[in-house]
Amino acid sequence: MREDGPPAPGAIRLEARAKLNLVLEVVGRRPDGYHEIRSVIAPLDLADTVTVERLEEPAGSLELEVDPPGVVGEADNLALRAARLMRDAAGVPDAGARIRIAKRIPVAAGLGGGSTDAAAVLLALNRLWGLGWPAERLQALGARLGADVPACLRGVLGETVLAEGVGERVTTLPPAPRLHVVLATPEATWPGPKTRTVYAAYRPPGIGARAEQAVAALRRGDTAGLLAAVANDLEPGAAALVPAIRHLREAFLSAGAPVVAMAGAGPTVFALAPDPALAERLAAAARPLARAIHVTATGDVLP
Ligand SMILES: C[C@@](CO)(OP(=O)(O)O)[C@H](O)COP(=O)(O)OP(=O)(O)OC[C@H]1O[C@@H](n2ccc(N)nc2=O)[C@H](O)[C@@H]1O
Ligand SMILES: Nc1ncnc2c1ncn2[C@@H]1O[C@H](COP(=O)(O)OP(=O)(O)O)[C@@H](O)[C@H]1O
Repeated sequence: MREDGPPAPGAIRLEARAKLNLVLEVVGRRPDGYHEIRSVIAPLDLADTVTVERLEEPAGSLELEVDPPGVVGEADNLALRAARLMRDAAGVPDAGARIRIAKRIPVAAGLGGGSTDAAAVLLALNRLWGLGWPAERLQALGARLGADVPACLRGVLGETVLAEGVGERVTTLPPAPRLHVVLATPEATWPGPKTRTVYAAYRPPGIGARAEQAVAALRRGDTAGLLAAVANDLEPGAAALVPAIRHLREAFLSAGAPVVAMAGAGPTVFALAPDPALAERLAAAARPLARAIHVTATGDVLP
């Protein structure tokens, strides 16, 4: 599902890929309340399409259009905030842009939709405005918008990463193998702002040194070892707040899923499947319990 036809001459189009935290391990807490994590994050085929083009008049204007309209606010959109930040940081107050986002990643689902749109905007404006900044500099800027923007930026480039610190410190890993992924996103009502509430609900002891296990498995090309490491420290706390998370886990397991975990801060629950036929059966089992189902895959290049 890509935007129809090529972008207009001079426009830049990028696939803002959703991210999947294959492992999310909480390792500590900072004095400011943020949690320190170790997370192995792979890009998914599921993506929003972000197109940017020059806007000359009036000087310095930044416009955003999201399709379909109304799925996310445009005024406080992370993509627009990324563009403003970039224009100010680069000292080009007269540079303008029109940004279009074809939205496919479910919103507030734990799949990093806003962060990956912001990351794609940084990468695209860097080219549109001829800034020539290295990815590391874009990542540092992106970290000011959200802890997982740097990891999403690497994901747009097709990279699997280890994210450390509060998520902003990223190291490139060997690409995750191609895994079929079923994403089931339930309706959810949280007692406060989702990500903050879910982090606050975390209680030790957690899943242990799974990130290290996953990194070692990736480095030796051991898919079974990687699958054995998949887990998310935020899942038990989130499932206590939103029981649909537990129901989806149970539905996937009963339908024969070998690996199930929650995505990011939820509420999406994902299952990994060795073959597309099983993925379709898992999707069917989860459908009655979810507001959105996507069958997608991990990978360094888009098909
Ligand atoms: C959980 C993760 C996993 O990749 O993704 P999502 O599921 O939200 O997409 C990320 O850590 C989400 O990072 P991000 O969405 O950028 O978080 P931010 O907006 O920076 O933070 C929102 C709030 O979550 C809490 N927070 C965030 C990150 C972190 N490492 N520790 C925290 O305690 C803080 O209370 C913060 O005020
Ligand atoms: N471009 C965007 N796409 C999605 N959500 C956005 C965007 N810009 C801002 N947001 C806001 O960010 C919040 C988190 O959404 P999102 O990034 O999709 O999920 P998550 O943090 O669960 O991965 C939502 O409240 C949404 O309104």
